[in-house]
Amino acid sequence: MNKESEALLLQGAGELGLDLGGQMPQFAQLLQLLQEGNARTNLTALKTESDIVLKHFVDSLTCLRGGHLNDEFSVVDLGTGAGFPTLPLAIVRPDLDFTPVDSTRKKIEFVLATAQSLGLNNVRPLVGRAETLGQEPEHRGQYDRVVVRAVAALPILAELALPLLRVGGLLVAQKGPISPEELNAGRRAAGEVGGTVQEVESFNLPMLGDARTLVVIEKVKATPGKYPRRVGVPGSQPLFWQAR
Ligand SMILES: C[S@@+](CC[C@H](N)C(=O)[O-])C[C@H]1O[C@@H](n2cnc3c(N)ncnc32)[C@H](O)[C@@H]1O
Repeated sequence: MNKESEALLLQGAGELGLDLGGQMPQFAQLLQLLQEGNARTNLTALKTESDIVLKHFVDSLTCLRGGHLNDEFSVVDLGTGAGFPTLPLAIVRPDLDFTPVDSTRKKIEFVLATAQSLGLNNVRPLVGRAETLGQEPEHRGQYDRVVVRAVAALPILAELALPLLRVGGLLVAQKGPISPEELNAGRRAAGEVGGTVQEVESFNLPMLGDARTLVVIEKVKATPGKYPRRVGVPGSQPLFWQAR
């Protein structure tokens, strides 16, 4: 990692109240592995060091805002892609136990290999669809937290994530700006699958200033057995929302 990117990462994390001093070698290695992985197969659209540092690393760390992950929680990262937000979070929070999930095997193989190279033994990647896992006793109702970044509209996320949570668990959805219509549909969808919107926090990404929203949904009762619906349906016929 060049000096400029290192400074960006330290400053961005610092604005989130995190001191990454001791973890910089792991972030440097993550950057290198991501760039090497990108050269072999298209893992992420972000290519420059500063983009990766700010839009993947610092952006992922913003999931820690609000303290919703402040305990030894089991955390599913739904639609982790190349490992975001899991990998940056797992570096700074070895006490959290991560299950990054993605339907694309190639991406999960990258996340697994990268977690092993970084010595992260708190990351257990899983190939699968949220719709399927959410109906399996091994995963349904088993997790304390679901984090999600850049996967789908809020009503779809509610249907995919809430079944995986135990009652009392939280979905922490990191999104860009959210329209009142999406939020309203998300509230209704959350209610349908056993949840309630607990918090909506708007903020700006450190350094870049891009608008972000952290939506926190608490699971307050068991999800009805018909949810999640079969593979593809939550996305094609979202609850209280028009697919687009
Ligand atoms: C736009 S990418 C975001 C990746 C990552 N969270 C990030 O922020 O960089 C969305 C990912 O979600 C995965 N995905 C979408 N729907 C899914 C589902 N129902 N179950 C599991 N993975 C899903 C896709 O395969 C894709 O890798």
